[in-house]
Amino acid sequence: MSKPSPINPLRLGLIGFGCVGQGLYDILQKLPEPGFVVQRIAVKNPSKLRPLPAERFEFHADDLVNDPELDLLVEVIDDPNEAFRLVSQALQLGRKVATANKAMVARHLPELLDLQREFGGALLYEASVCGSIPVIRTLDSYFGQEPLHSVSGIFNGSSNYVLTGMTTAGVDYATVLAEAQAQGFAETDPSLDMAAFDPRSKAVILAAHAYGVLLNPDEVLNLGIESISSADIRFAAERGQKIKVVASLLRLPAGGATVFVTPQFVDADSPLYHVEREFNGVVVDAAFAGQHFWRGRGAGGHPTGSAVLSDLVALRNGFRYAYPKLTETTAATSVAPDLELEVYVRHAPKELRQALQLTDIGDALSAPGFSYDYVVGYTRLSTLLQHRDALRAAGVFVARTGKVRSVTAEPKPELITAELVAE
Ligand SMILES: NC(=O)c1ccc[n+]([C@@H]2O[C@H](COP(=O)([O-])OP(=O)(O)OC[C@H]3O[C@@H](n4cnc5c(N)ncnc54)[C@H](O)[C@@H]3O)[C@@H](O)[C@H]2O)c1
Ligand SMILES: N[C@@H](CCO)C(=O)O
Repeated sequence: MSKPSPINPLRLGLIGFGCVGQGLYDILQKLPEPGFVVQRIAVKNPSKLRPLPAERFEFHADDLVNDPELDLLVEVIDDPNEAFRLVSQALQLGRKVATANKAMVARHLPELLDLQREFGGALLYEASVCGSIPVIRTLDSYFGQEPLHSVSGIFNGSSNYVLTGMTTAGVDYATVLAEAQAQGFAETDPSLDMAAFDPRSKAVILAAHAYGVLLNPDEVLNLGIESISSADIRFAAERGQKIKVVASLLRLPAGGATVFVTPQFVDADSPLYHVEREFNGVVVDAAFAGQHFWRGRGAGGHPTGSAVLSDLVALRNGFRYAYPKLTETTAATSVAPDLELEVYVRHAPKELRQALQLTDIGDALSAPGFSYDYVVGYTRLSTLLQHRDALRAAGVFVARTGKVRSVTAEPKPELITAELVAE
């Protein structure tokens, strides 16, 4: 790779020219000496109106992957399967690639690691998690040796935007979701955001860097806000709380780590309480450094383009992730052991409520003919995972209170950890 200078910048192949691709392109035009030039741009739809002359675009991404004149590739398309095909092909050619595609990275990380080891290429994906918050490189490099008690936060801008609109302005769900889509925050299929598949992918990626575990996303609990109602938001407000979609990565006292993503009641003294709109927030509780909190824009063309740019600079400098906590033992870990979570469950049909086997019921409202009914109690993480699809299909809203404890037969098991956000 030639040394960059204003007259000899590195040549980029840009695959995808949607929200993120255009955001990156615009940033590069605005920088006085970007050190990069967008040499070729591959798009999919020939008839789409675009803000650059038609001759700037071509339609076969493979041509960019195979072009040895390009120094770096940027993959920012919205199709994870095609993204994996293109990125793995590029890595087989030993190319250096930056991607924003968290669904692709989360599902294929083991193969992507193998391809880099075998062919010497490099893949960076800072833009795939929490937009412009530099969380991956910080966990991988700065906290590479330090044990982390927990990493938790708001990892999805669209659902947080919807919650802010419903909570602070009383806007209805559909209207505020349409706003998030219009601003380019949401995925092409917005149910990936609203049902928390997107933050689940991000949590799986962070688990590799924070704990050295390679998780199958399907084994990680994700519950979203598709069924949230103003009654749930009022329930939280009456207790001085807000509902946020919180991803939790926890190191367990018995060893190993576990990950889950669900709505959660968040107290006013939590840093996450104040994270609004498309902003994301990450709370890290490190063994020696203590608590860190980062807040920044989690979605949008410029914030995400900024994260891609930082990857391009890192690739130019020869940086690659070290995965310092990943060993043969940790890589084989799956989500376990089980935990008990205290949850608020609204509007569950009788069979599902029974299936959750709630214990230590703390609060409940149920009256014949009354449309609002809820119950608060403990259930197992594994039970929620088992019934996740049924809960979603039945329109049941589930939120964690933040209390988590080990599974035990005792009626009052020892509280092993109250998550930071619930303190
Ligand atoms: N929008 C955000 O705020 C944001 C933030 C972080 C990460 N991401 C991720 O970045 C990626 C792109 O997101 P986006 O918001 O820019 O999506 P987008 O829908 O705005 O743009 C994606 C573009 O890729 C094009 N495309 C699809 N297949 C293609 C192919 N084979 N070759 C060339 N072009 C192809 C589509 O036609 C579309 O124009 C996704 O993986 C997304 O999850 C988005
Ligand atoms: N759809 C994602 C984009 C950023 O990853 C979000 O709303 O957070």
